[in-house]
This record gives sequence, C-alpha cells and structure tokens, in this order.
Amino acid sequence: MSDRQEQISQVVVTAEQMRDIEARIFAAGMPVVALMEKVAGLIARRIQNIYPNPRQIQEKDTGTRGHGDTEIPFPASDRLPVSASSSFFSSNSRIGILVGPGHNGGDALVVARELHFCGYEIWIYSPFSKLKELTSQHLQYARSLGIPIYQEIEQLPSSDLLIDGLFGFGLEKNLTDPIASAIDRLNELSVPILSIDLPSGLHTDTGEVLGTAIRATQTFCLGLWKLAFFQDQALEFVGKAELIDFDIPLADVEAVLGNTPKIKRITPATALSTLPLPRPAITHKYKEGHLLLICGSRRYAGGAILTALGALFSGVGMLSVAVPESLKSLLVSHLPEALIVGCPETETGAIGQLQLPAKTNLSSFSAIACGPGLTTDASPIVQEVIESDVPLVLDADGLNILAQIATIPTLQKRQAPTILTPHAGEFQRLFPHIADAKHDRVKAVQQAAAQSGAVVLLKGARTAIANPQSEVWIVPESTPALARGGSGDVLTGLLGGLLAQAVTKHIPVEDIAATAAWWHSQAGILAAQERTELGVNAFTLAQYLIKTLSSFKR
Ligand SMILES: NC(=O)C1=CN([C@@H]2O[C@H](COP(=O)(O)OP(=O)(O)OC[C@H]3O[C@@H](n4cnc5c(N)ncnc54)[C@H](O)[C@@H]3O)[C@@H](O)[C@H]2O)[C@@H](O)CC1
Ligand SMILES: Nc1ncnc2c1ncn2[C@@H]1O[C@H](COP(=O)(O)OP(=O)(O)O)[C@@H](O)[C@H]1O
Ligand SMILES: [K+]
Repeated sequence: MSDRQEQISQVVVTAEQMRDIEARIFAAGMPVVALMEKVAGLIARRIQNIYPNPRQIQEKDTGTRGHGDTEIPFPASDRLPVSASSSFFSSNSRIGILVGPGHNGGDALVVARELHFCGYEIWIYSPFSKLKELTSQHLQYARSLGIPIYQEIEQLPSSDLLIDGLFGFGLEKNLTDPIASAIDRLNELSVPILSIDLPSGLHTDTGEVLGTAIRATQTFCLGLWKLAFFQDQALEFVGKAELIDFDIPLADVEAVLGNTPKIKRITPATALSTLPLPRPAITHKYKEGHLLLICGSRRYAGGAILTALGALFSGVGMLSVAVPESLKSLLVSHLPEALIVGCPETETGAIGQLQLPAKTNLSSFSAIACGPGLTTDASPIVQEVIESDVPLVLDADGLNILAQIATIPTLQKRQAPTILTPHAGEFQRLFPHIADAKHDRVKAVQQAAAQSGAVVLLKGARTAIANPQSEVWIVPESTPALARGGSGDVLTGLLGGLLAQAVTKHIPVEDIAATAAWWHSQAGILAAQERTELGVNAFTLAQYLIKTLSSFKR
C-alpha cells in the first residue's frame, strides 16, 4: 500500500465534509462530468472483475476477444473461479440498474452504459420524473442505445444482480412512497444488490434508516469512507464494504479536515506502530510495565481468569491480579506467571479490602484495570482506585459502581488518565443524559469523553474510542463471533496490559486503547476464519491474540 493509500484509508468523512472536498476539486478545474466518468468507470471495471460476463469468458476461452476486453486494474484474488462465475449469472447475465434523481443516479447510468457495451444485458429502473441535468443526459443516451427503461416497479424484468444508484450522500430527508415501497419490494426480490457509495436510504453520517433503505449485499464507498459505514445500525444494510479510490488529492482532504482529522479509521499500520515493539535489548520486567488487575468474585470467577489471560498476552512485564481470597488457588493454577493477590472478602464473596503485598501500594503499579466480575458489593475498592493517581481502565462492575457514585464529577477529580470500556448498556448507565447514544454512537462517545475527561471506548460491532478533545478512532472491521460472554473481559486485560507498557514508554493513552480494540477484533476475525463464528469462545479468543499479531508482523 502506498503512503497515499494508507492515509486515505484512515480518513472518515461526513456528508458535509465530502461535499466540501468535492467542491474544492471542481473549483480547481476538474469537470463534474469527467469525475463522474472516472468514478463510474472504476465501478464498472470492478463489477466486471467480481461478476465476469459469461459471454466474455466464453469468448476468451474460444480465443475471440470481444469489446470490453480491457485490462482490469484490480487484483484477481476475489474474482470468482470461472465455473462459479459462469453459474452466478443464470444464462443471460442480466443486471438491473436503479437510478435516482441526483449524481448517484448519474454514476449508475454511466455504469449501465459501460456494462451494456461489455455485453451484459442491462435494464434501467428510473422512477423519478425530475433528474439533475447530467443524470438526465446520461438517461437520454442510455435510451438511445436501446437499453430498456422502466418507471414502474411492477414492470421490472428479472435480473441476476441489481446496482443501486438511487441516492448517495445527497439524501437528506425521509423517503416516502412511492419510492419507499419500491425499495421494500426490491429488497424482497432476493437478488444480490450492489450499492453505489451508500445503500440508498441510509443517513451518510449516522447510518440511520431514513424511512426505508436498500439492503445491499455489497457497497462501493466512493473516494473516502463515509461515517455511516462505522455506525452499528448501518451494518446490516451495507453488506461487504469496499472503498473505490478515485484519486482525491490529499491536499484537498487536509484543507477540509485539517492535519489531524477528528475521526480516524484504525488501520493495521497505525495499530502496529503503537505497539511497544520492538523491545529494547536492555530492559527488565519492571520497565515493561506492572499491571494490577482487580477482578472477580465468588460468583464470577471465570471473568477474572479471562481478564488475566488478556493481560498475559499483552506482553506486560509484571502482572498482579487481586481477587477474593477464595479464588486465589484457581487463578494460580491458570496463570502460574502472575502474582495472585488474595484479598479479604465480603459475605457475598466480593473483594472486601485490597490487601496488597508488603511495601506495595496502588502507586507501585504502572496501571490498574478494574471491574470484570467484581459485583457492585466491591464499591469501596472501586472508589479507592478512582482516588489513586494511577492510570486506570474501568470496565463492567467498575463502570456500574462509577455510575452509582456519579460519573462526571467523580472522573473530573482524577489527575491520571482513565479509560472507560462500556458496552451500550453500561454507556447508558454512565451517561444517561447523552441522548445521541441510540442513533449516533460516534457523536455519543465524543460527548462522553469531552464531558468526563476520560478516554471512552464504546464497545459494539464497530467499537469507537474517543478522547476528551473529541478525536475518535474507529475499529473498521470485526466479527459477530465476539458477541459472547467474556469477550469483553479479554479486552479489558489486554488493554490494561498495553496501558501499563504504554505508560512507561509515553505512548498516548487513546492510541493504546485504539490498538487494543483493533487487536482484539482482529483476533476474533482470525479465530472465526479458522473455527467458524460459533467457535470463538473467550478463552479461545485470548489464545488467538499472539497468533494474530504474528500474522501481521510476518
Ligand atoms: N459529482 C460527481 O460527479 C460525483 C458524484 N458522486 C456521486 O454523487 C452522489 C451525490 O450526488 P448528489 O449530490 O446529486 O446526491 P444524490 O444522488 O445522493 O441524491 C440527491 C438527489 O436526491 C433528491 N432527494 C434527496 N432526498 C430525497 C428524498 N428523501 N426523496 C426523494 N428525493 C430526494 C435530491 O433532490 C437530489 O436530486 C454521490 O453519492 C456519488 O454517488 C461522487 O461520489 C463522485 C463525484
Ligand atoms: N456483533 C458484534 N460484532 C463485533 N464485535 C462484537 C459484537 N458484539 C459484541 N462484540 C464485541 O465483543 C465484546 C463484548 O464485550 P462485553 O459486552 O463487555 O461482554 P462481556 O462483559 O461478556 O465480556 C466487545 O469487545 C464488543 O465490541
Ligand atoms: K446508492
């Protein structure tokens, strides 16, 4: 990947930012019509690559080279094998093109024309009577070529693939009938749908469904990643997401977003560069961070083991684990290398008092991670660590206790860095006044971090991390295999272990939170690839952490 591609792949934009970036390109002299040709040309070639026309394949096999036999500038890796690709199309490789009133429709019409010339059988669905001028011209030309055009949903012939160019980032208000019910009917056809730029009907920034939306099998996001692609609620509409890079100059991106964009996609390069690797040759265990984990109760013993395993695989120099006395022997048997601190417990089996080894206090540790499996009976312990001056990760019951004692005023008193790792339910308890949590996770996490002064890592299908300056890091890919009890405990341990190392190496806290979340998701992805989505229990996930890292480092 070139430096430019790497930088582009980190960028995430809102509709307004995308409009401003495009406006700069047009103002600099790039004709709108030329850009549309370029973008749609790339889309058309990509479609030929993924869904080769069986007629072309036949011609190739028999040595006759027909029109459209141009070089395809994409790797062939995701091209279907010839036999499979031939069978993707029933017999006639028929593609239906859905055309909206704006330039998303214009893009779709250029794709229609190009695929028509490549021998695909094309029909067009154009339900709007008023089109933008350029779109209207492309429709007129398509008509002149004899491509059938339908206005009514009832008239549509069958197809093997639909290309959705109804709306892109220009959609602003809710869709209403008749287009809304047409979209519902298109979704019911059980034909694969490839959306151009964005599944039509989704809000470009929040990913909310504006009335109704196309359920795409695959979406080609044009130019720069739009924010909707990383909002959980959009994922079931987006399908497989891919960026079509059409050479937006970095200078224009920077002019609109500034040198440090507010929202960034975490890439392998950014995540790996934050890891405390390589280790200096001359070091010792206390220089590589000392993490104190405070977790577990008689009721929740397993959570303590999982958190400790996550920490173990972070590579942290020293690991101490404070648990209720009755869990000590269990923890020792699972983690012979950790220092297990048995603590006096309450009647209910929660940690009643932190009893650290002689000559040790909380300030002896580089970082503390506290919460998994504690139960809310451990409230005094959580208050004690919050009052300490040690960098802190709070999760699970640590967060529930924080919510009980008032999140924002409590955190504002802290001097050392704090990372909160709530899932959506815990987030709601911590920040009940943040109304955006349900319809805009990214905005919600920004607000939570700004108000509390903590780094907030909001877990979900696409985990988002924000710092108090409202900068956001997004984990761009993950797997639902992680939706299992205990996966979050592994993350807390991993993050705690990385934080302890980061503190000694002066790595920014928010960067290490982003790296931990990315690593955790990648381990889930690799484990799911090898074991299916059903085979990734939390214990297994922890075992995949190091394997994942070495697969990237190779
Ligand atoms: N200018 C270009 O040549 C380029 C075009 N691109 C494409 O252009 C798209 C943006 O184009 P536009 O700004 O024209 O916007 P869209 O094509 O996304 O949609 C806007 C059109 O839909 C109408 N509309 C909006 N909300 C509606 C509603 N609720 N019900 C019915 N009609 C509604 C508007 O009146 C307008 O005509 C991008 O998504 C992308 O596909 C760019 O990606 C690449 C460069
Ligand atoms: N649908 C999903 N896709 C990807 N990751 C998910 C999904 N659901 C949950 N996760 C991840 O799994 C982990 C679950 O953590 P959490 O809710 O704290 O569970 P637990 O407390 O049982 O460990 C988080 O890292 C979260 O981001
Ligand atoms: K679209």
